[in-house]
Amino acid sequence: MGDILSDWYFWTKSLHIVSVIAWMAGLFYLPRLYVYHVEVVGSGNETDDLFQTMERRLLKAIMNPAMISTWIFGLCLVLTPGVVGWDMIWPWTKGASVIAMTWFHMWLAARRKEFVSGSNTITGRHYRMMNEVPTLLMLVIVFSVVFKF
Ligand code: HEM
Repeated sequence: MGDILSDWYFWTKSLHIVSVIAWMAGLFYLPRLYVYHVEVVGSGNETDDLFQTMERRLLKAIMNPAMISTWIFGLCLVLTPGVVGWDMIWPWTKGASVIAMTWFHMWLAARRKEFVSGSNTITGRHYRMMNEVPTLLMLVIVFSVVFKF
C-alpha cells in the first residue's frame, strides 16, 4: 500500500491541489451569492428562484464533489510514507483548519436550505463577515503545508 502511494505521489498531490482549487472557488463564491440574495433579491420572486438554482448547482455539482476529492487525495497523501511527521506542528494546524473548512461548507449547505424554505434570517453583513472565514483558514493551511514548521 505504502509503495503504491509513493509511486503515485505526484499524481495524488496534483489531483489534491486541483480539487482544492475547485472547492475553494465555491467556498469563496457561495457566500457572495448569499449576500446578493439577501440584499438585492429577497424572496418569493423569479430572481429568488434563479439564485436558488445557482446556489444548488454550485453546492451539489461543484463544491460537494470537490470537497470529497480534496479529502480522498489529502488522506492518500497523509498515508504516503514520509509525507507527514506527527511530531511536527504543521499537520495539526492544517488538520484543525481543514476540519474548520469542512464545518464552514456544512454551515453554507444548511443556510441554502433556509433560502429554499424562505426562512433565512441572516443579514448580508453577517454573510460578508463569514466570507472571510475561508480566506483566513486558507492562509493557515497554505503556510502550514509550505513552511512545514
Ligand atoms: C481536506 C483534507 C485535507 C487533507 C487530509 C490534506 C492533506 C495534505 C497532505 C498530507 C499534503 C502533503 C504535503 C506534502 O506533500 O508534503 C497536502 C498538500 C497540500 N495541500 Fe492539503 N489537505 C487537505 C485539504 C487542503 C485544503 C483545504 C487546502 C487549501 C486551502 C490544501 C492545500 C494543499 C496544498 C497547496 C498542498 C501542496 C503543498 C506542497 O506540496 O508544498 N489542502 N495536503
